[in-house]
Amino acid sequence: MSAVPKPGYHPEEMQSMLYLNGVTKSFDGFKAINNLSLDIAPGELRAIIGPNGAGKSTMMDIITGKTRPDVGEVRFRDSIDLTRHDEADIANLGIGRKFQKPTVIESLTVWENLELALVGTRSVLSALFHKLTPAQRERIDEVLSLIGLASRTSLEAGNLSHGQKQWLEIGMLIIQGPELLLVDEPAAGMTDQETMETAALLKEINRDHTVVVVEHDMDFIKALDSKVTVLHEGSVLAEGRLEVVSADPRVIEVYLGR
Ligand SMILES: Nc1ncnc2c1ncn2[C@@H]1O[C@H](COP(=O)(O)OP(=O)(O)OP(=O)(O)O)[C@@H](O)[C@H]1O
Repeated sequence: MSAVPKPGYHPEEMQSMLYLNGVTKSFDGFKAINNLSLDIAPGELRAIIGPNGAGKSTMMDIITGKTRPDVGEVRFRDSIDLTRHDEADIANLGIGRKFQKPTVIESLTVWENLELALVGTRSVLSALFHKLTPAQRERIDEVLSLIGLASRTSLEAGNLSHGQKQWLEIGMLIIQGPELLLVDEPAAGMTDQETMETAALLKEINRDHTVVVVEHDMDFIKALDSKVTVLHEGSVLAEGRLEVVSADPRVIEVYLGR
């Protein structure tokens, strides 16, 4: 298939939601990403694991335009060359990134945080005085129910548990309608129960979004029940079902056996 969309192009013909080919990024001569190739299909849920320093965050930074690769292709929806776009453009193109630390506004309620994310303005005041349409209210209600916070709408976000803050932030990304959601270590600091609920939430979100999640927690990865990519020294060391990669002696040596 041609990389350039043809007239009458249909999304169901899309081959890759995200495609990295031969990507390298050095910092002071050290290759944090080394000839990395990755292909995420539309609708896929992919887990990325790997030891500290494997290049997971740098890879996410490259996809979202925070870091420019030295060489290599980074494509979204087959034809969009992400290396030619900045961070704001890439967010607008439909790639949402959830950072490890929640950045919800603690003094606003759960509802107000979602409202702010939906209306998408940088001014909190103008967002909060914006009159929502019935469709927008319905959308907020849908997301509240998805993230399990429907009974917490009027609670200030600062009073939520750590896990609930993470879910609210995921909701704030989802409400903006990204096609691809990148999630960085969502289970860090969560209780076992919250970790399992987060895996279930991402699986639910995956029903209509492509999701790439970086995580160290192996119970969480197991619960995702998805294809796993193991990164090591900036490249793919192994890829496949968790049962297969976790039996790979190279993966055991660099990661699981530690
Ligand atoms: N801006 C930078 N300047 C110099 N070195 C960097 C920079 N960013 C990352 N590195 C180095 O690149 C390597 C990969 O780092 P990266 O943070 O991408 O790994 P990671 O897999 O996300 O690790 P972790 O699991 O600890 O978050 C590390 O050795 C890191 O020190």
